[in-house]
Amino acid sequence: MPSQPILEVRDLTVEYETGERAVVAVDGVDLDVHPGEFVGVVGESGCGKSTLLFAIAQLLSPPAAITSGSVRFQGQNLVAMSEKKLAALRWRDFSVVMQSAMNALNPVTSIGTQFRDAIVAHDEPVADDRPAEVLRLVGIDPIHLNSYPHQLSGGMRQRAMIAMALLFTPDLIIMDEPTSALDVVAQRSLMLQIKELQERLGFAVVFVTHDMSLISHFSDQLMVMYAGQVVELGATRAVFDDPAHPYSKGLLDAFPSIRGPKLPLIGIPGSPPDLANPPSGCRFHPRCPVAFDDCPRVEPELYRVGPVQARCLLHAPGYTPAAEAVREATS
Ligand SMILES: Nc1ncnc2c1ncn2[C@@H]1O[C@H](COP(=O)(O)OP(=O)(O)OP(=O)(O)O)[C@@H](O)[C@H]1O
Repeated sequence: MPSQPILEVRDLTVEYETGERAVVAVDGVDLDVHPGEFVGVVGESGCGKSTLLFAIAQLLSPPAAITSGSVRFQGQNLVAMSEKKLAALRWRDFSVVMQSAMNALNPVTSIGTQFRDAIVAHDEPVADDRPAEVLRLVGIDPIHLNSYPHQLSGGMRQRAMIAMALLFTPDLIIMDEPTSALDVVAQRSLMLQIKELQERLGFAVVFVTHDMSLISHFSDQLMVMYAGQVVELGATRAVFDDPAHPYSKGLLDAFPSIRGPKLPLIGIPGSPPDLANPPSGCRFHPRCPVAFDDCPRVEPELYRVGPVQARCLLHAPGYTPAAEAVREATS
């Protein structure tokens, strides 16, 4: 994309201080998000996806803290910013939609009051009918401005949260599994709606999910995380067509393809490591079906592999014989 990124994450590291050993939940993450781009972040539970989103939005609370790196949003480093300045940017320029709207919405206040409170808190000139307008945008009758969260279905509550995130027409919306509490049909319809709004209003999205099949249809760029690190990053189509990292391949093989032939699903044996004590070398090596001698010893970097980047020694300069041996053994 030729435009300047609106979000530039550089070498971002987040640690949970847990007594004996710090848990490095996000380890040196780099990411660029361009205006209007949809970036999917995937990986198994505990890989650091939510921690990364909270760190980008500067919403971490102890024991978690950013220990290095920067998050530049529209050119300003959010990591160094005062809470007052951040509060002014949040909702207006970027907004956040978290997993459960039931926890994010105030249960004892009507939806309309919550929208008005957000407007008052930002001291922004917003048209009186903006709350009704954003509810309509997400397919909710504005009559529900008078409703309390418990009077809405799960899907409507998530939509109401998205409407609230759109109040000031932000340039970026950060979403942490906004559809995960919904049934499959509601999930799909909400995703279609998010995508349609994104294309119409032009905001960028960073979207965390476990669901590879959901993300395959909606994201432009895909970031695969494992054990706190980015293991693959590139255009979603390129990653789906030819995953460069064995973990990405494992994730793809673990989900049914919606359009492709019906093949038996293969999971990834084992589970992600304890981040207080990650494996040496490549963190995926204990579970990797194509690990070779150097994998437990050498920490891979992100290497360019055609249109994507992957953190796997098979793509490191100087490892051609090992890569060929693996290809022969697995072909
Ligand atoms: N309060 C905490 N104290 C200590 N460590 C924590 C805490 N919360 C999270 N962690 C660590 O951070 C890691 C990443 O957690 P995070 O919730 O970001 O993962 P995730 O990929 O978003 O998982 P999920 O998909 O289940 O939400 C966890 O594996 C855990 O080791």
